[in-house]
Amino acid sequence: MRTAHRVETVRAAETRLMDRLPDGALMARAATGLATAAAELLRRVYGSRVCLLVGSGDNGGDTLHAGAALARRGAGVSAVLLSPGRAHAGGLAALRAAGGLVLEAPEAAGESEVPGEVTRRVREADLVLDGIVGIGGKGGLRPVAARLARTAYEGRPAILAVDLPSGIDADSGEVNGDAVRADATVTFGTYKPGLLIDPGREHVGALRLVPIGIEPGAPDLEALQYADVAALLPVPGVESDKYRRGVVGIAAGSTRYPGAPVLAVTGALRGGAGAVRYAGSAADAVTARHPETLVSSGLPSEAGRVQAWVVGPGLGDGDEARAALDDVLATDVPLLMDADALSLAGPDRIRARTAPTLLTPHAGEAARLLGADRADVEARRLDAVRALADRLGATVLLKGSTTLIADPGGTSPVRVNATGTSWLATAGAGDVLSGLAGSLLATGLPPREAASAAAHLHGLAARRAAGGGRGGAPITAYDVAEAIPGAWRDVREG
Ligand SMILES: NC(=O)C1=CN([C@@H]2O[C@H](COP(=O)(O)OP(=O)(O)OC[C@H]3O[C@@H](n4cnc5c(N)ncnc54)[C@H](O)[C@@H]3O)[C@@H](O)[C@H]2O)[C@@H](O)CC1
Ligand SMILES: Nc1ncnc2c1ncn2[C@@H]1O[C@H](COP(=O)(O)OP(=O)(O)O)[C@@H](O)[C@H]1O
Ligand SMILES: [K+]
Repeated sequence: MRTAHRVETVRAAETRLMDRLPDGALMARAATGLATAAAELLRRVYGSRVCLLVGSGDNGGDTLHAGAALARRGAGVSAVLLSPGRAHAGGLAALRAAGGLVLEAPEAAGESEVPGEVTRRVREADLVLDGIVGIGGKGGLRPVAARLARTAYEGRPAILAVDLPSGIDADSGEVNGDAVRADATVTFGTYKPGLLIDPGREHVGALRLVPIGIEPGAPDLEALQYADVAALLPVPGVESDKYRRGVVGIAAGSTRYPGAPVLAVTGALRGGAGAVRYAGSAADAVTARHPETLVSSGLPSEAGRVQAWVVGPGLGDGDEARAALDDVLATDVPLLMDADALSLAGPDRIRARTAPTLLTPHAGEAARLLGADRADVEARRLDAVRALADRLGATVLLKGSTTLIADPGGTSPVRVNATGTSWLATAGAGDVLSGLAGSLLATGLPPREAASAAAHLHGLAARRAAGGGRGGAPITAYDVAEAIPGAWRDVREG
């Protein structure tokens, strides 16, 4: 499990530890880890050119100490002080003692006064260390810092962010104005939520944790790794039969959207349930693709027993849609609500449910349920997913470039999905996810676990389908569904 903690929690843990350690010990640990990561990025330290962007706080202190260590190993290190009078004194002395060069580009002087020598040092560096702000940062980069970050980004240097890319909000991943775009980030003690959630996450690059000994306790955010997901995935026992494995029902589709239920069924068939029932008007399309589906065209409750229902994909908003929705809302089995079902049901009827309920909105659907703007939801996903879960009294999986899962009540950490690819932003991918998550619900997993395992497999399947590291190729939602068994095997086999 990868865990992240909010700034307040990190600071409290640091204070507890610092009380037991000599002054400067934590910063020394942080700087050592940072210098090691910088050396790996540089490959050859001796003779390399390193430029430090240094703000007024301890983040700048870490950076100056790491710069001093690199200078001692033969790098040519220059530090650009953005608040010259307030730079970390110990770090500055260490850098000077190691032969580093100190330059100034005061924020107060403004963008037009940045000395040419500073711009040249940034542009010509092999590596720029972003020590502008860390967890003490508020808001986006100020103009001088923004300009230097841009110079580095547009030039040749690799950019290594110290603790977090300056300008992103550590607690939420919100980016309010300009922020550093790093090739790599070295974070200290624990992950910060903003490193794992977009839009902040996009700025992070390769992420590495340097332990410094803090014990921050229960996390605010967590990301399941292979082993965590493997422990959740149901495996049929020797005595299993299709009913004991769980049966999932899909109430979806309309004459206008006959394809969505096919995709939901495709995901469901690969999600661990022993059988999939389909209730709705697209029975022919479903059996044409999946003859193994048990189909019916009446109301869901007349289709036979299931251990979980999925309602919504392609349901539309006609009378049949409303009747199907009313019918499944009246059942007491676990229910996954997606797409049209979310807007048709509305907040009050969702809140009124007492059986386990999982909602899978994308940002637009979440915004409608919250009465907010889509852009606000995307800028502050963590707040949005928590607020939705609390207000609707249901587990919420918020889709998008970062997928988050929250239970109501705020007692358990929000989950962030660690897999995926932007190729997944393709029509119908959400339908596959709802079938997959519904199937896992039917096997008996609670909503939070079913949602987490489904999101993980779905993202992994998309990566397998799209192929290749940084590249990849366009995929269809159906490709994602077909890649689920391979993703499942990857997870189970570690
Ligand atoms: N506290 C500790 O025990 C440790 C802290 N460490 C480092 O210390 C950092 C936190 O240090 P600080 O609390 O000094 O805070 P920061 O260094 O993150 O920044 C604080 C300073 O930046 C200014 N500032 C805030 N927002 C700004 C903005 N948008 N543009 C420009 N300046 C801005 C503030 O006025 C303040 O003076 C961590 O991120 C980490 O790098 C590490 O050394 C490990 C141990
Ligand atoms: N930029 C992105 N990067 C990664 N995954 C994404 C991105 N955009 C969307 N996704 C994922 O793709 C899927 C799209 O689902 P959804 O929006 O419901 O589409 P549809 O309604 O067409 O099925 C979700 O799993 C979502 O998390
Ligand atoms: K930083």
